[in-house]
Amino acid sequence: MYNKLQYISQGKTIEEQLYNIHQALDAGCDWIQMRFKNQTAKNTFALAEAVKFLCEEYLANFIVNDNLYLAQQIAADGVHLGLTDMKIDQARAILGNTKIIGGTANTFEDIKNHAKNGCDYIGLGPFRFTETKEKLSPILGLSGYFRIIEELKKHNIQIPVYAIGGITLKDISPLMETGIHGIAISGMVTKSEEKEKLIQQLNEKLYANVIV
Ligand SMILES: Cc1ncc(COP(=O)(O)OP(=O)(O)O)c(N)n1
Ligand SMILES: Cc1ncsc1CCOP(=O)(O)O
Ligand SMILES: [Mg+2]
Repeated sequence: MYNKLQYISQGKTIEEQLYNIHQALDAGCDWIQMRFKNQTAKNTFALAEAVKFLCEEYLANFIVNDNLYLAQQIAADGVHLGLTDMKIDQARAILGNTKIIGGTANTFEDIKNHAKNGCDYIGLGPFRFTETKEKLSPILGLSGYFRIIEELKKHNIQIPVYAIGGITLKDISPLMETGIHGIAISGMVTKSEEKEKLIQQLNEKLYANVIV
């Protein structure tokens, strides 16, 4: 089963991205999504190669945002695709069954379709407003997660769901009570001055009810 915390990278340059990703790995993040927007193919490839190398060193999962062909080219662990990116079934046909394919959802219908098309996990959001992403889908709030997870249970659809969007430490416990699997975070981890402490606190909350 997938880890419950995914870090989504930030940074306007290759150097900034690498710094942030390295810091997150050092602090204990073991799942990185490289999100590097509006860049040349050359820059994105150069960063992806460096991140792949780093993640191998830290034994972390490494997925690429948006770009399936880049994920394939550098043999990343997978890709995260949004509602306007490549379709999940097409991506599955290209990547095969060994790679992770994550899909964005804002509604129950989105999740139902993704699950049917071979998606491995869902990034469901946004939970609340965030400056990290432009053109946000409608905000779900806690009640949105409760409603959608209940609907999934009713239809017996089983797929790990990650909450995303403006999440802070105090949101984790109430979000986990909705029945989600984990969270995807960008800003809070990037901005933290005490990343190791933060990751530990996040993991304590995320794994509070896991029996080993
Ligand atoms: C885990 C996770 N969930 C959702 C998203 C958002 O993907 P998308 O809607 O394609 O938006 P961009 O990230 O591409 O701007 C995500 N990246 N990760
Ligand atoms: C990529 C993405 N998709 C929906 S919200 C979001 C950004 C999440 O970042 P943050 O944790 O900084 O709000
Ligand atoms: Mg996308």
